Amino acid sequence: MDTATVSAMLESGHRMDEETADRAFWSVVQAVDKAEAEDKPLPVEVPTMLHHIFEADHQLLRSRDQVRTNVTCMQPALEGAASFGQALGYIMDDISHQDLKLKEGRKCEGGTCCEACSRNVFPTFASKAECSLATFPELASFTFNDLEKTSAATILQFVRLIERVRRTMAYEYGLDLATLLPLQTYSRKYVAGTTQQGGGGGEGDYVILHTDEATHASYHYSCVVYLNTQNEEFTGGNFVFNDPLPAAGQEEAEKRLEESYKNAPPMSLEEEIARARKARRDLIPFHPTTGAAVIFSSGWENMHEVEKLTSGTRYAVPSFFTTCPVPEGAYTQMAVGKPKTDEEIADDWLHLLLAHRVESPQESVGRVKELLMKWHYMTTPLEHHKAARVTADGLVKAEAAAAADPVTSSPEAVAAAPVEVPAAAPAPAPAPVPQPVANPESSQANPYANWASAVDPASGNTYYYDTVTGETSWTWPPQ
Ligand SMILES: O=C(O)CCC(=O)C(=O)O
Ligand SMILES: [Fe+2]
Repeated sequence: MDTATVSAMLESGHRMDEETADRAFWSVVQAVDKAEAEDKPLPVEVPTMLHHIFEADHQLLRSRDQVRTNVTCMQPALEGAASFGQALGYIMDDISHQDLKLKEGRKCEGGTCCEACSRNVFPTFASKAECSLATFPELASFTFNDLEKTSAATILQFVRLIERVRRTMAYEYGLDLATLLPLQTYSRKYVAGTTQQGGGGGEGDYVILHTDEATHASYHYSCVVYLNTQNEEFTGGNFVFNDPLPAAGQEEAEKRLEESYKNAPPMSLEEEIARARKARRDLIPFHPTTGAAVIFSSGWENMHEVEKLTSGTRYAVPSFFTTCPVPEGAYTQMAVGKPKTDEEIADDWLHLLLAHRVESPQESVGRVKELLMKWHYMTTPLEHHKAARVTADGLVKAEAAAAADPVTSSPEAVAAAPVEVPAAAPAPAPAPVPQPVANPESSQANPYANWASAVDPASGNTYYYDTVTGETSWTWPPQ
């Protein structure tokens, strides 16, 4: 099937079943390979085709099983905080999460989150073929920071998966699609016996209790898609929501602790402390299976951990979404600005898929980061951009022309809106050549009015700088 045939079919209102969506997907892969081989632009209908595939994926998912558990939104209570980190509410993942005092409500700093927190389990979010390391071998170590050896098929498959997550989240939480962007996503490999915490690109065999929004203030919604199955490819490694036990449950907790000592092997002091802590918490485990996904609000209502693997290798794809809009100024700083036509979107796709082959590694990293920030432009047709909303019947355009699209709303609103870059900051930001991009007088109303973003050529990471003072920061808002 070539792209022209598929797009003619779709434009005539054809609804795709799973098989057609897959065939359409592979015809996009072929179109990319052809464009690369012939050194030609990508056919202009490809972005719209991708949108139809994403849309079909979301519709198909609506008919599959799902278990939603509503939870009360939580955030750290500032009074009585035990440390400076706790007072800020942004403690890194740490065992002290267990003792953190919480209060009701969402933090959602800089974002436009809804006030509904939940946990959603989808047992069949992705097909076995989509999770297959035989079909997509590079999924085992996928990161947007290093696409050097990653095929266009794998990158597209990854985008397809993450866009399915984005549309599902927008639908579940009643958010305008335009307000939700992936800030970070990669595949994570856990190997039994590595006796270290996973993360930071390294392999580990567990993840300590943490809150995603505490790791990065701009993570507002999280998802983990599983690529393999517990008790087939690995043992142990439960994903566990770990909740404080309500006061009334204290007696129960002490009973649990006593029980846990029965028939237990001798323990080290460390193990005993961990056991006592766990007995005093409510643990809700999820057993990973191929293609399953857990979607949840990233706040303190959803503290979680990954229990130690006891054998084998476990693969998961976490993704973290933000509702912080990208400041308008950031687009003008990107190597290729905000796309304005379907041709430009097709060009950007080709850059995303092939940049790492035609550019230096530094340049291609910067380009890929841009594409994370432009995700909405890349995956949603331009005519749907004004406050696109995902419904059970499909993506609809907002009726009211006045409906605000935070990505394109007034300069004041976007300049004030924080955004955080996904990469960890490795070194102090370089001092850029100041470029006057904003009105210095407006800084009284908005402390960040003079800030702009740029890509650090050495690391490829985006950083932010004050165009008047030259002050720099790897994170937004600047610290
Ligand atoms: O692998 C998992 O199940 C969860 C990973 C996780 O919590 C994270 O990456 O933040
Ligand atoms: Fe997490």
